[in-house]
Amino acid sequence: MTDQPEIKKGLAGVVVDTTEISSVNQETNSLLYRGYPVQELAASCSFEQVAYLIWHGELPNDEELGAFEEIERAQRALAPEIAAMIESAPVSGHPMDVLRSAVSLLGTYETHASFGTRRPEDERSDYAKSVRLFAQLPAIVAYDQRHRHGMDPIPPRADLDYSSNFLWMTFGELPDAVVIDAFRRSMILYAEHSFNASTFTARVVASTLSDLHSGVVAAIGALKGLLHGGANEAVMATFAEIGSADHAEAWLEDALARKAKIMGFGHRVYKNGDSRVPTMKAALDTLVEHYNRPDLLALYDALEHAMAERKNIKPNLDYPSGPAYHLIGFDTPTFTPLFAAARVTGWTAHFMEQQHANSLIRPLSLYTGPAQREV
Ligand SMILES: CC(=O)SCCNC(=O)CCNC(=O)[C@H](O)C(C)(C)COP(=O)(O)OP(=O)(O)OC[C@H]1O[C@@H](n2cnc3c(N)ncnc32)[C@H](O)[C@@H]1OP(=O)(O)O
Ligand SMILES: O=C([O-])CC(=O)C(=O)O
Repeated sequence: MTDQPEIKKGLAGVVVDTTEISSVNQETNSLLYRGYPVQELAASCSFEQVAYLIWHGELPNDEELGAFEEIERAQRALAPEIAAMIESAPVSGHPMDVLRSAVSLLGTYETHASFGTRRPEDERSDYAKSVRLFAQLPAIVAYDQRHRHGMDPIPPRADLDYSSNFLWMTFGELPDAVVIDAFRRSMILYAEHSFNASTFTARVVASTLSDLHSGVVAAIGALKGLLHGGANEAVMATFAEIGSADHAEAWLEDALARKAKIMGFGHRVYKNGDSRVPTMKAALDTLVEHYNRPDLLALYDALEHAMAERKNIKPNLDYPSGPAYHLIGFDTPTFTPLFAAARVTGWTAHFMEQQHANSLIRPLSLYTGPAQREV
């Protein structure tokens, strides 16, 4: 028998390239964006500062931040063609499908580098495209949620920061500061996570020298899946099914007997708990108090406890984010688009990093089909 290559299903444990954007360390249970611990960024930075850091490698000074905010705020409004596309999409379609289609349409209005060697000006224009997407995704998500309720869209406000404006465009009022703060933290925590499935998807697209919008469209498709970003909305579906804390244990027994995966638990990299969960759980606690929903917290705790007892598996970021977005007032199917609005920073940074030191991503496979035969 010939030697067979070792196959690492799902590329588990395989290091495929270097990156300067973030590091996920399972031993120390830490996540650093460009060297800064994410929990420290969440404690003291705006999402705009963190986005700038992810793209530029350094936090902005006051002047740089001012210039960045000016560009971002000036590009928030949706073109009528994008609004018309959202209006024309069937409401039976998932908000991630609408987001994916809207980004695809936005791509048709951008100029793309022609095929061939990339030039420095292409990198500059990819950065400009990234900032435009960052500015416009909130408007798409907010427009879509309102459209599904038959409500008129709310134009962006240039006097508000990213997080406040996102909530303003969705709800037509500014919630209490603790709500804006919890939302801001969630955006920072979701922004970047090294070679996760959707980011790797974007890098595969980048590696063929395709355009940035194609990379983001593909990444949105990868994020939608239940094993990735789709888990945050699935957490709320789980809570709705369980009903109340006293049913959590029995529900879990039944689900595990059916070999179901429990959404919001487990992680490919962190086997000892997700580094971001304590920060997001603290944000959820403030929301629970603000909205007076101890019942939701009791259910959250009961399922986490039962999962620890039965499987010793800990929550990932999607577990506290799902109920947090529910309390803020987002519709459950809108949770994953919120994740996408945050992660577009990481996707685009990786897209540009991949093209900067590119090698076509094209692994090998071991053929196990029928041996050669005659037609
Ligand atoms: C922000 C994010 O995208 S984080 C991920 C969000 N996704 C989810 O929450 C979906 C639920 N979680 C999962 O499906 C998994 O934990 C994943 C996909 C995230 C990671 O999976 P992998 O690294 O491939 O681990 P794998 O699925 O092999 O699990 C290892 C073992 O733990 C079990 N396990 C892992 N996660 C779960 C879970 N959520 N529920 C039940 N069992 C689980 C598996 O059944 C497996 O058990 P076995 O060895 O007895 O077969
Ligand atoms: O890293 C992963 O595998 C999943 C992910 O995107 C995250 O946890 O933020």
